[in-house]
Amino acid sequence: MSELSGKVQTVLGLVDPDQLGRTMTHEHLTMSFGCGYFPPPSGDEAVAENPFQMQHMHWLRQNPYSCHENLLLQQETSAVRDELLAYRKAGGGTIVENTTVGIDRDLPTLKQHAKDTGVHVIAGAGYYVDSTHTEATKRMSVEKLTDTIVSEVLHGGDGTDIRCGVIGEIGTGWPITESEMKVLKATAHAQIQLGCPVIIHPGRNPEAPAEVLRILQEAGGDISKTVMSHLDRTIFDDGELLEFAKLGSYLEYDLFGTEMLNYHYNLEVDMPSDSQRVKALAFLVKEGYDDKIVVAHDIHTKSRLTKYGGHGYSHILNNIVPKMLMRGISQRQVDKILIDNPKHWLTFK
Ligand SMILES: CCC(=O)NCCS(=O)(=O)O
Repeated sequence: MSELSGKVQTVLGLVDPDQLGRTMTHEHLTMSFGCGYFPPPSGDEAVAENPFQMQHMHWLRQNPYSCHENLLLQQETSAVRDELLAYRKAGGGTIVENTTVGIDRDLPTLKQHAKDTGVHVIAGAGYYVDSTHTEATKRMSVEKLTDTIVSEVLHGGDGTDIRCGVIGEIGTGWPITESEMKVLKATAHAQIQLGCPVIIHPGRNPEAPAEVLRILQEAGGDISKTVMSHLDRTIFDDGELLEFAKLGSYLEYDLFGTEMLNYHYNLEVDMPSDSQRVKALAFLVKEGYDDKIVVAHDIHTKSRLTKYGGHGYSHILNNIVPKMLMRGISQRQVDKILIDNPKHWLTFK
């Protein structure tokens, strides 16, 4: 039995799970997303260079990845701190910060945010998608990757003593590359050692989530303590969703506040609206999965901050919860989604 057993590890240390309160399980407070840059539509180059003007804000929300500055969330420390204070005022308690190696994780800034705002912040260990893996990372064995991830939880990451409380978001594409496969196996091996929560970023294909779980399970991972992120942009068919839900992971709808006509990373995908996301949650609740659902916004660009007219980190608490209640999800079920399910997931075995 380790000191972690029965506890949740935040950037300020171990806390009792009952202290977490309402929790957003997939957010970013400071990161850079240059790896996600997507060229602007032809003729929009000038707008893309300086879109932070009122007349261009719709363009920016529809083309968030086509403006380099919009991908530098780490420049907005003060705005994010104000957002976290508003999140607490809205009844929020905890943020799981999913920034991992490759998208500029900044553990000291996360620790300062937790100190300044009183919001519990849980940092993520591990690696993002293949395109952000360095050559040195790609040369590492599964054993070395495992040791690195375990050390980020037990001792601290990036040369600091600030410890991670979750493995992830572990990034994978579609198809899953050899380097991502190694990281997934290392994630499972680390989870066996630590009894910790895991969260995955699946590729943008309906088959990707189940394939990731297969790899994790084959390597000994605990699917019941694993969150599959971004289901809102990955699985759309009710039958396929139920088949995936039966595998036993947590089911995360984490792009609340994102509504765009063209999803540039995969034009076959019609990004759902928040109303459609709530409808999907109501369907899963009706099918008996209310104890496996978790939610978030996955804020990872400047334009989603309230400073720029965005919805901010309090959008679910202020706007989506009333909609969930309106669509037949009971208060008890809402509390499971926001409080109980994150608590059970985040508590070390
Ligand atoms: C690091 C931010 C991130 O990966 N967000 C997910 C975007 S999407 O793949 O769901 O479009």
